[in-house]
Amino acid sequence: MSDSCGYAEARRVAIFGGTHGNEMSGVALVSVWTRDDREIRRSRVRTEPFLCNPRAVEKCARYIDTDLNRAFTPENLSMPGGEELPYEVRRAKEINQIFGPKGSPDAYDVIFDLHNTTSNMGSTLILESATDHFNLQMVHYIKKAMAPESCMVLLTEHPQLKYSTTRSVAKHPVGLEVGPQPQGVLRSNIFESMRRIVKHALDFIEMFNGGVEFPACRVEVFRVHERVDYPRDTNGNISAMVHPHLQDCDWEPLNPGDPMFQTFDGSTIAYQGAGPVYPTFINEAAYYEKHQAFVTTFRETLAVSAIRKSTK
Ligand SMILES: CC(=O)N[C@@H](CC(=O)O)C(=O)O
Ligand SMILES: [Zn+2]
Repeated sequence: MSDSCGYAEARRVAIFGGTHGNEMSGVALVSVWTRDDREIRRSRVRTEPFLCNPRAVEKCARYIDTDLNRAFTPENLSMPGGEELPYEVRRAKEINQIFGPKGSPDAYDVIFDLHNTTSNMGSTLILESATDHFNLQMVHYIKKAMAPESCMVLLTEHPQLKYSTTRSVAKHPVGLEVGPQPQGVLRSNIFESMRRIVKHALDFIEMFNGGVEFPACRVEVFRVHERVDYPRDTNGNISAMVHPHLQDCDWEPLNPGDPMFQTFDGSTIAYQGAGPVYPTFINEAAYYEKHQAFVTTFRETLAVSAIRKSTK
């Protein structure tokens, strides 16, 4: 059999929590694993828990000066350092030094970045590339291991909408987004789902490093299509809310003519696209400042190559 892709062993892995200081599952898990790492230890992998934005965690805020999960741009990372830089830009440069440099052979193999959402997305894995077959095989493994609980895959690869994440310093970046959970709140069910995903992910890497070959497969993903803002008045203030028929319906098809927003005087604004889309991040609290009510996606099935450990 040919057609299988070789990937280097993934020996250096990091688990990031507190990239956003008010998303509590990742903050709590990193703190648990920093005190006792037996649960995340595997014989063929070195896994480091890491708190990304300790000042934001202390304030229980998303960020201090600017969103850390947008800060890993080439411009920021190559900027000469200095006290006058926004806190998160300084922090991005530090994280890039420890776990990167981004895009270099020295970068960590895999970074899991733990996030929570106020949206009803359930467990979601976020990938940034449709051609990283190592990551696609890993999410296929995790989805099977999590069943019957669902685990969706959001693909953020997009010419305009992709953003420069904290995890992007790794060769294989993986976002975990679990909700619904309010900001600043811990919910045990959300915490446990996140913990299970990390466990399965580390088991996959351990097996891969041990020489297990993973056969070709197919994986369902939701590819980011568009950001949709709230309707606004002439002063730029929000003039409508997510419609009750759309609220909490992440990953369900939104068809042309379906209700999308409800104005303060009770009228309905319908979706007017050409065909069905799959909205997600519906009414995410952190996205009001980003002028985003939800993101639309298209559902696709990706063909994933067989993978095996490359022998160099
Ligand atoms: C709610 C939230 O923070 N979501 C993350 C998604 C991601 O990590 O790609 C963000 O916007 O940075
Ligand atoms: Zn987040």
